[in-house]
Amino acid sequence: MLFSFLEKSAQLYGKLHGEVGISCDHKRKNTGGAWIYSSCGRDRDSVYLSIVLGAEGMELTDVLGPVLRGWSLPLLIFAVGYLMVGTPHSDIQPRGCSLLEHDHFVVYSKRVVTPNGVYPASVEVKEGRIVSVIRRREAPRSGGGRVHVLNYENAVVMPGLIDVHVHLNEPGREEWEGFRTGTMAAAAGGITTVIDMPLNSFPTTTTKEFLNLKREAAKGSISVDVGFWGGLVPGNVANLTILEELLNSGVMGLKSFMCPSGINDFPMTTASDIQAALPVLAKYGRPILVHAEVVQPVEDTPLLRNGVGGLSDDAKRLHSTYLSTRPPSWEQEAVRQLMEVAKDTARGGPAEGARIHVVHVSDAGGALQYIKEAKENGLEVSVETCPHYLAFASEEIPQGDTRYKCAPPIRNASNRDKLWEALKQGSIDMLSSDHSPAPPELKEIESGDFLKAWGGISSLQFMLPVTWTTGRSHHVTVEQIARWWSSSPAKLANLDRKGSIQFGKDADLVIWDPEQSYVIDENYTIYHKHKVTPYAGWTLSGRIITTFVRGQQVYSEGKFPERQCGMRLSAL
Ligand SMILES: NC(=O)NC(NC(N)=O)C(=O)[O-]
Ligand SMILES: [Zn+2]
Ligand SMILES: [Zn+2]
Repeated sequence: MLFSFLEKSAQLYGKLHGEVGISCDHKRKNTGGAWIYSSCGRDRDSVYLSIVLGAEGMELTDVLGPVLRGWSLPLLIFAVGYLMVGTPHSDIQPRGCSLLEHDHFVVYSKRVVTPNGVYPASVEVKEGRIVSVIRRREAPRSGGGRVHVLNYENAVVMPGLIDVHVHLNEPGREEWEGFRTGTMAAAAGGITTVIDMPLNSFPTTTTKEFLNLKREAAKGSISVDVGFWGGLVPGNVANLTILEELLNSGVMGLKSFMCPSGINDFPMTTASDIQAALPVLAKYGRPILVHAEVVQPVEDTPLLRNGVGGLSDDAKRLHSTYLSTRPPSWEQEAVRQLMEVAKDTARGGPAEGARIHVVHVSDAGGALQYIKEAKENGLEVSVETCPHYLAFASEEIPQGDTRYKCAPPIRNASNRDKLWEALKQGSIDMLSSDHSPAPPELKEIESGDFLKAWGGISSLQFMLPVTWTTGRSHHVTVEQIARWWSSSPAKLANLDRKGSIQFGKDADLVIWDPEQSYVIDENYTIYHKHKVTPYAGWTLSGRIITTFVRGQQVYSEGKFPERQCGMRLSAL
């Protein structure tokens, strides 16, 4: 108990003083009724709660007397606070939830990615939280009553990825994906939090009751933490009470489509529907995510002239035929309308406190330009793109290969390069998977018909290695990856406890080896429900070694714990 409060006090002191964290190494020696406690401290620059001597039955003030270097007052305050609210803990994880039995341990590596840079450090984890991050050239020693140390040497230790755009499709379309398989794939890919989209489950998450069905379906079957976006549809825009109930039930924000979604019970909304919902979102401080495409006249093409019936089978098997049905002008017009509406989010505007987030941007031209200008004008807007827009080019998509079909479509190589530039310059804020799988029959794998196939790419498990593999030729760093995949998404979803390796945050970590490569072939285990993915056959760099969610080791070298103990997150 005394150990714990001294330690907590030291850590809180560190936090207040902007330290990366303070570690405490327990050394308790019982010498016939007397005891010795040492030492909380930081490497190198000397802040140490050095040695406290005591005897059984000693008063608190006697104990704090010998504390060195001006720590006494803050320590006393925090110690008293701790004694009032703190609880003793054991060093054992809840059974079956983790591959590691300890719940107090240190992760060490030469490459820890923190908000202050990448450096050799030990990250101390206790009861699911990061309690210290200490720069040190060598790993601390383990054993002999000391805290358990996991030394990952040269591997990269990074905050777990937060994927804000995942269609898990349960309940109702479990045959497409599911909480169990989807979150196993996430854990195996170093993703520690996913936010589930309100479609393509059945029912879609558009009311409080439907959210409860989702939460029930996820119970006990998620390997990582899962939050939920609610759906904004004309039905709940027309009845703001339903919308408020949904927000009051803990959805992280809302999602809507400005074009048909492909799912009947998720009808599209207009820019004015979105505008009507913004003040409600502002009240709750939550974002609206928008699939920004509006149906626009397309150029004169054989498809337009003759209809689908007039096309040859070969033409239907061309990605270029599909591409011509969804030109960049669809994205541009939608974003233009949205950025008009986003003016309400300005300071003093009717929706100050809300945020408009454009999902999966594909057009690197006009659509991004509108978003850039809106940001320059101080509006609360952000945008994501997905690795498939950065990895593939439309002209390279093989005939009949509908695994690449998604909306908006993958565009040409020059557009892809511009997306990379925008991401690196910061005009694109973050990445997401838009994992939207469907059974092979719906993907029309046999016929290869791009016009009939389901639009959606299956890729959740590969997000980190794909970003790294494709990013290398663009000189991407692990710090950029941590920003695009962890800290920016955490901000979007208001996940204050997640998204970085820092004192007090959830111990959500991915440990991976950027130098190792492997092939996605039949020997490689894919945990998605369906193995159909455009990354099949790729050689990927970056092997995920292990993943921790709130200090629980949920994946290690192909193994998972007996139980799936991910938490269902709530915005409340
Ligand atoms: N209903 C969907 O899952 N649609 C998804 N489909 C894609 N991206 O092709 C999406 O996010 O728009
Ligand atoms: Zn979409
Ligand atoms: Zn989607």
